[in-house]
Amino acid sequence: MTFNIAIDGLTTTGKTSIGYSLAKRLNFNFIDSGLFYHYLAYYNINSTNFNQHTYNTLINCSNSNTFSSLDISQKASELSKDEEIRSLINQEIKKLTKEKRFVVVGRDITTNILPDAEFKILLSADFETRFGRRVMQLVEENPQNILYDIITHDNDSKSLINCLKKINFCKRCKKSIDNNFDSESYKSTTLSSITIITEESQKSLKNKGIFDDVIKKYSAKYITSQSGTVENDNIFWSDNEMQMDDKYRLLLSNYSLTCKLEEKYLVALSHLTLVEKYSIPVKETKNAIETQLIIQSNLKKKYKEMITSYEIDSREFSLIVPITSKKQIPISKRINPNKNYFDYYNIPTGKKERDEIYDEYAIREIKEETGITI
Ligand SMILES: Nc1ncnc2c1ncn2[C@@H]1O[C@H](COP(=O)(O)OP(=O)(O)OP(=O)(O)O)[C@@H](O)[C@H]1O
Ligand SMILES: Nc1ccn([C@@H]2O[C@H](COP(=O)(O)O)[C@@H](O)[C@H]2O)c(=O)n1
Repeated sequence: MTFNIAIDGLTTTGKTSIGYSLAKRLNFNFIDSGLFYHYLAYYNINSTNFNQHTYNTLINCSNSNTFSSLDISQKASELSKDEEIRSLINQEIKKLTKEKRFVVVGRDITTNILPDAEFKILLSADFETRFGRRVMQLVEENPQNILYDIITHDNDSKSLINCLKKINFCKRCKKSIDNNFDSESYKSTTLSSITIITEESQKSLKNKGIFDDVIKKYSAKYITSQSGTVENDNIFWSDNEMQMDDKYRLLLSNYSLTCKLEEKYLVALSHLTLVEKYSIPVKETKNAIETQLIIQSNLKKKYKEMITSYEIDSREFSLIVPITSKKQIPISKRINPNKNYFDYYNIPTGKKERDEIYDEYAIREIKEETGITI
């Protein structure tokens, strides 16, 4: 049975994030219509041949990292003004969504592309929130260019804004959902969308049953999300899952990632000062970046400590058997109560310092552990 959910809203209101996670949870297909424009822009900018295979994989895809830089975004906006391209993409979306269940997001979806969608959501968020999100998302880009990009996109969406102003909004969209900064995360907005969709859909006999299993599955999670569970994206590992060398490599790569992120956030922070000149409120964005800076700096410190301790632990360890001219083997007693084998006797043992040659190492250990100078 066809059942489409159309999600509309200005740029950076969270259409893609919310739409994608909604589709995953409902087991619907997903289309980010903007991705088609980004994709065409990518091939246009890079002057490469159109790749039908990649084009086909845009369905059910939300990860547009390759196509998400600002120059691609600007080009996408330019291409979207070409009526022929728009018409081709819109026809494609209409055709695809005739058969299965889809969540489709993008400009004009609720009004022009899928006016008959069974369920419509309009997402909203204020300008500063949207600007802040984009700065965080494209942290290496200059916020002044981001500002320009958002204004261009909002300009593209004038017809949507006018259309929504003119008509009775509730007739067009079942609910308007505020996806502002103060909402916990887009995940909780997704879950509240599900609740609204399931409640509304159950009222209509036509759709009854479609969401039954979704309600069962997600109602418990919704409550968890509301009470403030935060998911952490940090990578952790356990000793038994990984060889020591892999662990060391991962530590080094995590450390260098945190250094790079810290640098990016610092640059973004200094760029924001320029944007403030336009009287754009950037306090929230600055706070968010400052929080990220603290997180990255703590992570950097943690990784550094772990690397140092790994390097100390993984130093070469040897037993040394010194034999005196009288054919005696000196032994020592372990006197540190906090170490293993306290009160036992042993021959000199220990870890080689990284810059020591073997002779120096043996001489040092024998001196430290038996008092004999060689
Ligand atoms: N409630 C939220 N809280 C924090 N960040 C959010 C929230 N919703 C979305 N975001 C973040 O905002 C950024 C933009 O979101 P997204 O790409 O989903 O918006 P969009 O409406 O699809 O934008 P566009 O129309 O330009 O494609 C992403 O980095 C996303 O993770
Ligand atoms: N249905 C759509 C979706 C997007 N556009 C325009 O394409 C550009 C890129 O889209 P994003 O919102 O994903 O960045 C942008 O200018 C959109 O307005 C469109 O015309 N129709």
